[in-house]
Amino acid sequence: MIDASLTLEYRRFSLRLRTPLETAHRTIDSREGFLVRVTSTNDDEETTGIGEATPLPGWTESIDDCERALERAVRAIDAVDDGNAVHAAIGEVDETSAARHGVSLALLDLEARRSATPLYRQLGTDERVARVPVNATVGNGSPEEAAESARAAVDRGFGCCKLKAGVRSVEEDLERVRYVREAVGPEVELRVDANGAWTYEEALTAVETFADDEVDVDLLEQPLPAGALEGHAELRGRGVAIALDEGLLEHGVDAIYEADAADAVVLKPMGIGGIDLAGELAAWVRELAIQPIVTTTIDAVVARTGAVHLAAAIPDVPACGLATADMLAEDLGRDPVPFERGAAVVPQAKGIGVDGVWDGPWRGDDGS
Ligand SMILES: O=C(O)CCC(=O)c1ccccc1C(=O)O
Ligand SMILES: [Mg+2]
Repeated sequence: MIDASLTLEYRRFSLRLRTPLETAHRTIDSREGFLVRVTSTNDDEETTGIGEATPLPGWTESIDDCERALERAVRAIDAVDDGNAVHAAIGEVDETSAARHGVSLALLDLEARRSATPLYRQLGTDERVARVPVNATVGNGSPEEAAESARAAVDRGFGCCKLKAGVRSVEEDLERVRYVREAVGPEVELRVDANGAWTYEEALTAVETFADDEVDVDLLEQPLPAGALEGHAELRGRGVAIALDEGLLEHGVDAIYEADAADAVVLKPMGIGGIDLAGELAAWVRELAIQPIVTTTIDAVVARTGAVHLAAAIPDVPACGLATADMLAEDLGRDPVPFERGAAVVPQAKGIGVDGVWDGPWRGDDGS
């Protein structure tokens, strides 16, 4: 376990998106967050672990609340001089999911590095996992833009595309999906994420269209607002799987299961409070025959790679929303995760497998 001399530090960063991601709630055009580092000294041997806290209001606390929580965790670790330091630090970030994500990931990375194990194995998988299936993410552009972007993704090897929806009218969204199906052909799996934008009537029309063989959408994510459980339950069983994202954070697994409201749930480690907690949720929903899908919140390289490890630790994981690196115009360091034929290649180095990010330089790809 972790020893007495543990220190925690954090550093703020800000990264621009290449193109803003419009969602029905808001437009994401940059990502501000904190890199988190834990250092443990044991018989003069120093080991570090790295984590990332990148809040996204709507899914997590605000950036200010995140920073305050991290500051409390730093002070708690300094004040405790025995084996309870980890417990004390986690206690300070328990109510702030992004801060907890950052601290817990740094601690997990530290432990995995010390046992010379890739992080996903530290999460409880015995087997070597080489790759995890992923979806491409297609933004809320026009029908032509959506078709173009989906086609480009398929040309790069993606076998599953998730289209964002809910910014335009439902009629236009259905048109976009038809365009995309035509552009990618019948083999590609399509998903649609409306981010809670639709009324029940609109969602029902969408489901009926998506169930049509010509359109063939596999999965519809959060068609109705987060509060609606009964409505989502009513939309199930009509030929399109229903996934809850915002609804999971609002209601939790038990209420979703009792209401029979989802075929799948979206696990965003940043919103859940860490890949450890997200992994527990994944195991639990699998017991209930609900599929866990892991996605990022458009995070920087540390959190994104942590999410890849989480997905690798889930048996038979369906395609996950992990291919979001290209949405950023700049990043904190070298990305250790290549994508090949619609899958993320899982890092096999010890820990998360992200090196050299703490000291920067944190540069944009345009040299800024
Ligand atoms: O799942 C994906 O393909 C990418 C992640 C994504 O869509 C997303 C990213 C940031 C905030 C919210 C969401 C979402 O799933 O609603
Ligand atoms: Mg979603």
